[in-house]
Amino acid sequence: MIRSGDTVKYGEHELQQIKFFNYSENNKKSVIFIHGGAWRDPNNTYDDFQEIIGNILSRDGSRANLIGVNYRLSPQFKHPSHLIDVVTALNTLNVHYSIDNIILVGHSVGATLLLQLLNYKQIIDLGVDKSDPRITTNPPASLNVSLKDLVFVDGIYDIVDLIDEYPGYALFVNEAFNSLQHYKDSSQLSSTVFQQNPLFALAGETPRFTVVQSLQDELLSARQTHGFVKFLDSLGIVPLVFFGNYGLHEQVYKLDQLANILLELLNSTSQ
Ligand SMILES: N[C@@H](CC(=O)c1ccccc1NC=O)C(=O)O
Repeated sequence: MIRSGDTVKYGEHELQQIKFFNYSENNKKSVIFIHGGAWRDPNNTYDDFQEIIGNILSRDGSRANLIGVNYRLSPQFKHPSHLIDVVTALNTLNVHYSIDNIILVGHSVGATLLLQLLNYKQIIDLGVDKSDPRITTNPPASLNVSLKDLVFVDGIYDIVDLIDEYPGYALFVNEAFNSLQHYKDSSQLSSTVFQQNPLFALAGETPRFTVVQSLQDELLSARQTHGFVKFLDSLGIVPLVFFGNYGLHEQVYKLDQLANILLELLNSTSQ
């Protein structure tokens, strides 16, 4: 029996862990948070969302499950290990805890992982380097959750363009990926594989897209988000877009403005 505050493991590694900040089997909706940290920073964990979760709970958000997911980090583990972990965690939540009707929130590379989720099979298959023992080669069978809402917060969506804007970021990109081709093929925005028909491969109806970008983010300008919105537009997807003074890169996921957006989504999703 899961109680609020409990953590469960979805794999052998210590970071393959899920935290139930708030949980009741009567809750119909779930908000699941995926942290950032450039695929490598151990200071970024599901506890990044402690503040915003407290905020949501203090404003009648307790009717929703509020869950955080940790995942294995680079350089020990390379792409697509992070994505395999997120898919495995979501499947664990669905199969063992009947979690469905999900609002998924990703910050920074957590937003990268949300986008990759939409074509996770192809991206895992393209990314698995059979010769690299650090990459687990047992990709999950299928992603059997219904994603109602995807909330992208100050995300990275096109790593090729990121390096063009911030050459110094190659330092952490090269810890998570083996080559240019490896990170080129990790995103629908930069891979030629998806150019033809980057249709999202998830079963069921297309989730609602919400894209948030702080104009005070000192690590990522709005260029990534503009490119992402343009890409969605090219697919006929019109996201809810929020540009505003939402604080620095490591503040945006703590602030009231994001809590307000999530509460709006919670109150508007169908049962
Ligand atoms: N604290 C991270 C840096 C980081 O998280 C980051 C830096 C620039 C742009 C995006 C970042 N994070 C994305 O998840 C590190 O030390 O690698």
